[in-house]
Amino acid sequence: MSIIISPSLLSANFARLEDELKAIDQAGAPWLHLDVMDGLFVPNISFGIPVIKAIRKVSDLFFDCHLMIAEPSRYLKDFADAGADLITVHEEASRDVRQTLADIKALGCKAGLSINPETPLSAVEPYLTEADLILLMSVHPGFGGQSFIDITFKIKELRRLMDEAGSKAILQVDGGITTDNAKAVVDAGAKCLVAGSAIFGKEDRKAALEGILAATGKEAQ
Ligand SMILES: O=C(CO)[C@H](O)[C@H](O)COP(=O)(O)O
Ligand SMILES: [Co+2]
Repeated sequence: MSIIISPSLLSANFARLEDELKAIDQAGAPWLHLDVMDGLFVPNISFGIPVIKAIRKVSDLFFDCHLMIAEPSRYLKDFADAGADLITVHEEASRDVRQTLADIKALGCKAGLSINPETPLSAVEPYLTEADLILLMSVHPGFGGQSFIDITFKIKELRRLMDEAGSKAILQVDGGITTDNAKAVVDAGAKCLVAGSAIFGKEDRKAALEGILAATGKEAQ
């Protein structure tokens, strides 16, 4: 199975976004993870629609938008218009998950569903064949650079549930991914790894990305 690494822009140098995007492109990453925080669902504010719209003009990367915002259904069209390719919402933040996933798809985007480390898999189980991606958080959402919470068992269990349901969704894991834990996460069943500080926190972004991929022992998609 090939692996997707989705570098999180949260740890990039915001004063040099275009250069950062080029570095990621040249490093061979096909995706860019965009962490949107509203200061309500999570205790931090990052960036939003105008920034995504601006960087869309200078990048062809697949925009993987992770919305950590309360009731994301209010802004789906704005994110789609700004250039999102994938919109992932949190189950904990959405009143009507099924409708929200359908609305994202109707806008022409891939639809993702995420849960926090303490949220049980039963929260995503009803949507395994409707979502294009299931995101398991391996840190408490809100900040980059946190330590990985060992959710290996949860990843394995989700992989089993997805296979059982015939789900074709991408299993993504986000938070605290490093060369030390990437293999365990992939071996447990993850297909897509988000990495922020482990890539943008390093001088050589390409070497950092290749290091994470090499640690998994898999090919890049
Ligand atoms: O969703 C997130 C935080 O809420 C980020 O995507 C995540 O933390 C990535 O950063 P790092 O790899 O530094 O943990
Ligand atoms: Co994220």
